[in-house]
Amino acid sequence: MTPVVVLVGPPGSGKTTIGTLLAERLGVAFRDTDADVERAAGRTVAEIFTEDGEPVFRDMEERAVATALVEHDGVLALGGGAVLSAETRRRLAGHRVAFLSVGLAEGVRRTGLSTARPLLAGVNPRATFRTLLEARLPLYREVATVEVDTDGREPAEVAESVLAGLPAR
Ligand SMILES: Nc1ncnc2c1ncn2[C@@H]1O[C@H](COP(=O)(O)OP(=O)(O)OP(=O)(O)O)[C@@H](O)[C@H]1O
Ligand SMILES: O=C(O)C1=C[C@@H](O)[C@@H](O)[C@H](O)C1
Ligand SMILES: [Mg+2]
Repeated sequence: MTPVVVLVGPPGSGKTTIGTLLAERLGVAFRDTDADVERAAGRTVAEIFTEDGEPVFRDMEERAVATALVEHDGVLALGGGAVLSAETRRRLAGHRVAFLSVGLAEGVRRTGLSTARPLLAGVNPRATFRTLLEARLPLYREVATVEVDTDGREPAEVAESVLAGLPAR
């Protein structure tokens, strides 16, 4: 089994929103590795970050991604930081991977001050988001087979572009 498409991108790029739409459009299931980690741990992502720290979360995430890549044949969204793992990037080779990109202003606006995103919950979410984008852009691009800009575009439009960027099945 292999996912129809794997979605990567920073927080607020629309992985959950676009992934849900795409799955509906294609008549397949949607799966999100953040939800997989939460189910396996019986805790929210924010609780894991607070109680055990980011490295523990990244280990759990790496395992969740590896499992989902072999188990899931629908649309798969990865956590925003999943590409930080070199092992995960290696595993993504050969998969159809769409990078949903978002600019700094729009990304910060979309994620707001939600405490559900522990990495952005600090005092200066804009600076944190900028650093995060700079560090991760090359990693998203390394794994992506298609890149779709989501800035100022409706979710339905973005979903169409992802579909158009996939090779025929
Ligand atoms: N193309 C878009 N245009 C406008 N708003 C959008 C778009 N895509 C997503 N949003 C909004 O941005 C917010 C974040 O979207 P979403 O939760 O899908 O992002 P995500 O990539 O899954 O984030 P995370 O990495 O935190 O899980 C939501 O409120 C959603 O409605
Ligand atoms: O961008 C990130 O590093 C994260 C994104 C979310 O999807 C969660 O996986 C978690 O909040 C970390
Ligand atoms: Mg999401």
